Order: sequence, then structure tokens, then C-alpha cells
Amino acid sequence: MLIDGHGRTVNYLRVSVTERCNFRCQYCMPEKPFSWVPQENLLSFEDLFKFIKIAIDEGVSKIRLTGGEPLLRQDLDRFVKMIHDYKPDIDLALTTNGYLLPDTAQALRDAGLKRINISLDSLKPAVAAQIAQKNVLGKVLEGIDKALEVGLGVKINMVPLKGINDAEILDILEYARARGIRVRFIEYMENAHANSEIEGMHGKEILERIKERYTIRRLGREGASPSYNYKIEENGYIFGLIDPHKHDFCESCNRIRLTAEGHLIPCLYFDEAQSIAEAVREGDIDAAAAILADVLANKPKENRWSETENEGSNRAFYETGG
Ligand SMILES: Nc1nc2c(ncn2[C@@H]2O[C@H](COP(=O)(O)OP(=O)(O)OP(=O)(O)O)[C@@H](O)[C@H]2O)c(=O)[nH]1
Ligand SMILES: C[S@@+](CC[C@H](N)C(=O)[O-])C[C@H]1O[C@@H](n2cnc3c(N)ncnc32)[C@H](O)[C@@H]1O
Ligand code: SF4
Ligand code: SF4
Repeated sequence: MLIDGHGRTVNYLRVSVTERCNFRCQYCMPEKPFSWVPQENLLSFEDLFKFIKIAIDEGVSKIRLTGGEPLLRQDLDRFVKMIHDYKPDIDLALTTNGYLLPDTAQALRDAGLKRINISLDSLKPAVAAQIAQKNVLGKVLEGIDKALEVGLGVKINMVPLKGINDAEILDILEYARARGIRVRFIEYMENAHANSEIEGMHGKEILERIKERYTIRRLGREGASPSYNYKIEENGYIFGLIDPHKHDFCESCNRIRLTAEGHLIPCLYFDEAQSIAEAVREGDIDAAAAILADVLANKPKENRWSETENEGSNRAFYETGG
């Protein structure tokens, strides 16, 4: 079992397979980064898998592939199959912007993917294009339909931004409710890479918008998930709210992150990371396991987003995978 320096059990590994993306979301990667990780620094699926096997053997039971945009990585279904075949009962999931899903959902499902979380910030083509800086909505909606059609478990992620898509919180909720899928509203997390002009909404403000139409009841969290669930009394629909500015979910943090170039990141907020690249390339499993143990021992207690001080992070979401 993997236990961190604060006594928390870590059983969730998020793997970013690329930092590249076909969108330029205002809150994540508004401009193309000055330089990408050079192709030769990317770990192959085989090398990433060497680490994943260690993590699974040590008790990781949930793996999420993310990015950047993970569907930009060629043959992602092959990687999904490698993980699935090693441990078929693993909770194997993907987070994506959905744009490439119409052509990839079936192969991912066939390879063993179980769940998919899709970012959907607006149902208006012009607003979606303003956020992603590309005309994306049609393909994303098609991608959501395709994921449902092939039998993947689907959730929607929305980041409400003041003056941009905040008027659509109820529209997105109704869109998800009509399809029987869960939406999670995510507080914008301030970071040095985002467009400095955007302003997120606090959890309380998001809930106020929903209360304009419905009576809601707070249910609690699903396991160690950062998402708090709320139930709409009028129709029983359950939605989630991820509000890191409270950061009380850090108390039960169960996750670490691995990037495409082999950086093992103990916390979404902080810059700290250690590389397992050399160890896995050389097939030195003991060295990789020792780095994992060290990263866990030094995992921070909590992030520094706060309801009052609002300290931004220098970490790029497109590198860690959110
Ligand atoms: N502050 C903080 N936010 C997180 C963390 N993990 C996820 N989030 C936020 O939640 C968003 C959605 O996460 P997803 O990639 O959908 O994964 P998830 O919430 O673990 O998904 P489920 O397994 O379906 O619960 C991320 O992009 C982050 O914005 C975390 O460890 N800390
Ligand atoms: C970094 S993206 C990677 C996966 C995929 N490209 C996508 O957008 O779903 C993962 C998640 O991070 C969220 N995210 C990115 N930047 C964020 C920020 N500054 N604050 C809150 N969530 C953010 C996105 O909305 C998305 O749900
Ligand atoms: S949030 Fe996802 S889709 Fe948007 S720029 Fe970041 S990585 Fe790309
Ligand atoms: S912000 Fe850091 S400590 Fe808190 S839940 Fe996320 S990874 Fe864990």
C-alpha cells in the first residue's frame, strides 16, 4: 500500500500522456507555450507502463489518462489495453476535451476504458470558441454522444468564468440531466499560465445560480474525490462541485501525477517533481520505486488556493493534466 508523509493512502494515479493540446483554453493554455517538451524526452507507452505496473502492484486501483489533450497521442487505445490487460478490474478513466472522441471512443472502449470525463464549458458555439479559441462545440457534443453510444461512463466538467459562461450554469446542468450524466462545476484555479484577465466563480456563487431554480441539498463526497455532491430536491438529479479554494478535500488526498516526460508530481498546486525517466528507461524498477517512495514521503499537506488570499500556482494544468 502507498502511504504518504501525512498518513494518507494513495491509490489514484493520474497520467498525463502529452502536454500538447488542440485547444487554447483561456484558463489553461491561452497561448501556445514557448517550447514543448521535445519529442525525444517523451516517455514511450512501454516506459510509462513500467512505472504503472509498480504503482498497481503497490495498490493503485484507479488510473486516469489526461493531458494536454490525451487523444492527440497516437494509438492511445494501445496504451489503454496494456493497462487493462495487466489489471482488468482497475478503474481506468480518461479526461478529454472531447473533440477527437467521435473517431476514437469505440476503440478506447474496446481496449478496456471504462469512464470518460469531458470538458464542456458552453453550449453556445461563440462562447465555446471564445474559451477554447477555436470553433469546437459541434465536435465536442458529437464526442459526448459517441462516448455514451459506445457505453462509456460519462461525466461533464465545466469551469464557470465570470462574464463569459457564468450565465450557462443551469443550461449545462440541464444538458447533463437530460442525458442522465453527472456534471461537476469546477472553481477556476488561478495559475501563472492562464489569461490574467479571466475571473472564476467561487463555489458559493455557482450554487447560488442553481438555487435560483432549484432547492439543493449537500450530500458529501464520493470517497476521496475532490467533488462534493449535491442533490436537487425537485427531481433527484445529483451534480458535483469541485472547490479547491476551501481545500478541505486535501485532507483525504489519494493521488499523485505522472507527466509524459516522467515527472512524478506530488501535488497539483506545487512545482515540486522528481523524474523517473532515467530509471524506467534503464529498466531499474528498484530505483523508480525508491523515487516513488520519496515523492510520497514529501507530498504537501494541501494546496495554497484560498478563499481569502487567492495565491496562484506556477504549475501548468496542461502539464500535470489537471
Ligand atoms: N485542487 C485539486 N483539484 C483537482 C484534483 N484532482 C482533480 N481536480 C480538479 O478536478 C478536475 C476534474 O478532474 P477529472 O480529471 O475529471 O478527474 P476526477 O475528478 O478525479 O474524476 P472522477 O474519477 O470521475 O472523480 C481537474 O481538472 C481539477 O480541476 C486535485 O488533486 N486537487
Ligand atoms: C488540463 S485538462 C486535460 C484534459 C483535457 N484536455 C480536458 O480539457 O478535459 C483537465 C481538466 O483541467 C481543467 N482545468 C484546466 N485548467 C484549469 C484551471 N485553471 N482551473 C480549474 N480547472 C482547470 C479542465 O477544465 C479539465 O477539466
Ligand atoms: S483545459 Fe484541456 S482542452 Fe483546454 S487547453 Fe487545457 S489541456 Fe487543452
Ligand atoms: S491540491 Fe494537492 S494535496 Fe490537495 S487534493 Fe490536489 S493534489 Fe492533493
